[in-house]
Amino acid sequence: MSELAAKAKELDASDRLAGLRARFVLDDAVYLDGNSLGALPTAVPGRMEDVVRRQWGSLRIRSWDESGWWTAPERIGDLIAPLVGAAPGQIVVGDSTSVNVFKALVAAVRMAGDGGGNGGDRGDDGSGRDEILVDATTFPTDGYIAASAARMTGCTLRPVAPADVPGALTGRTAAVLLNHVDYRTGRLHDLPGLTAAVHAAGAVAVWDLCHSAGALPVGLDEHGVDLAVGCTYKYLNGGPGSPAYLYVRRELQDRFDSPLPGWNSHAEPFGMRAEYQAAEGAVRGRVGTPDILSMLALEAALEVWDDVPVDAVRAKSLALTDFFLECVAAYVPAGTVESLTPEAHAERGSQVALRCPGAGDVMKRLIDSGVVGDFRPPDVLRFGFTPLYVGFADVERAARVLARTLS
Ligand SMILES: Cc1ncc(COP(=O)(O)O)c(C=O)c1O
Ligand SMILES: Nc1c(O)cccc1C(=O)C[C@H](N)C(=O)O
Repeated sequence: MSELAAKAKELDASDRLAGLRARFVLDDAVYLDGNSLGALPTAVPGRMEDVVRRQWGSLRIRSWDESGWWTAPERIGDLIAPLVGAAPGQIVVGDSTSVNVFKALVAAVRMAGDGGGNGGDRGDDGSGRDEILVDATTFPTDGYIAASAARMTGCTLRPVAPADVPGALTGRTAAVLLNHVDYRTGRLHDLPGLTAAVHAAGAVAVWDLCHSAGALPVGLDEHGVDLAVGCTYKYLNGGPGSPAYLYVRRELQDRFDSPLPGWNSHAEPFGMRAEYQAAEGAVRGRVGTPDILSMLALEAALEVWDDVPVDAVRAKSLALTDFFLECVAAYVPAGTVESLTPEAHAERGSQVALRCPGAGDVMKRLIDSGVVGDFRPPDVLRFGFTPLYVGFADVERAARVLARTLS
C-alpha cells in the first residue's frame, strides 16, 4: 500500500462523519459531483412512495391541510435555517434559484429607494440609488437576471470582481449581488467583510449560497446579510430541480416588496381579493402553488442533517480538499495541471478546480474510470467534495486515477 493510501486509511478510521455515508445511496464510483447534483439520501424513496400513494393517491385535496402541504415552504425553510445560520421564520422554499435571484434583487433595489434605511438615503449627488453591482465572475444565470432586473428598475449594472466591491461602492449603489463560493474556481468570498462594506455604503447585500450551503458555515444572521438565495440540489441533496430558497432578514421583511406577488404570498390567499396585500414574514417570498413532490423529497433529504454540526462538516471538507491537493501534487507530474482553488482555508469552498489542456476529454475518461467530477469550459476539471459521503480513500483514488488518465 502506498504511503498516501495508508494515510487515507488512517484519516477514514478517525473520521467521525464517516458513518453518514450510509444515509445515501451510492455505488463504487468516487462521486465528486455533489456540487452539481447531490447523491440520493436513503430516506427519500420511501417518503416519496408515501407522498405519492397515500398523501396524493388517497387523501388527495385533503393533503393541503392534513399532510401539511400548504405550510411546507416555510416548514422546510426552517429546516434549512440552522444550516445557513438563520433563526426560524426567515427562509421560504420554492421556485428556482434564478427566480429567487430575481425576487431578491428587485426587492433589494426597491428597499434601497424606500427611505427605510440601509440603502434608504439619497445618492452622493442627490439623484438616488440607481446602480447594481454584480459579481463579475458569477454563475451566468445571476448575471443575466441582474441585467434584466437593472433594466426593469432603471438601474445600470456594473460587473465587479468580489474583492473589488468595497472600492467600487458609491452613494449611488442600490444593491450588490455576490456569490459566496465561485462555481468555477471554488474560491470562498469574504461574506462578513463584503456585507459590512455594502452596508457602510448604505446599499443592500444579496448573496447566492448555491455552492456554500451545506458545505460550510454561512452565518446569515450573525453577519447581517440582507437577502440570500440558494439551491438545494447540491450540498443539500434535494434531488434534480429541487426547489430553491429565499432568505429575507427579519427586520427587512416588512419592506420586502416582491416583484412577483402571487396569491401564495397574499395575506389572505383564499380571500381571492382583487387587491394584493402582502403576507407578514417569510411567506412574503412565495409566489404560486409550491412544487410539493420536489419539496417533500427535499424535506426527507434534509433528515441526513439530524445531529450533524456544520462546523464538523467544514473541518472535514477542508481536510478532504487539502488531502486531494496533496495527492495530486504527489501523483500528477508537475506542470500538468494548475489549481485554480486558493490554498488558504479562509478562501476555499468545498471543491477543487484544476485547469488542464483538453479538460473536457480528460473528464470523460475519468468518469469512464469511475471518478465522477465535471468539466466547466474552457479548461476546468471540477471536483466537489461532499463531506457527508466522500471519504479519504475516495480522494486518494481520484487523484491516482487522474494521474493515470493524464499520463
Ligand atoms: C451560483 C449558482 N447560482 C444559480 C444557479 C442556477 O440556479 P437554477 O438553475 O436552479 O435556477 C447555479 C447552478 O445551477 C449556481 O451554481
Ligand atoms: N442545475 C444544473 C442542471 O440542471 C444540470 C446540470 C448542472 C446543473 C448545475 O447545478 C450546475 C452548477 N450550478 C454549476 O456550478 O455549474
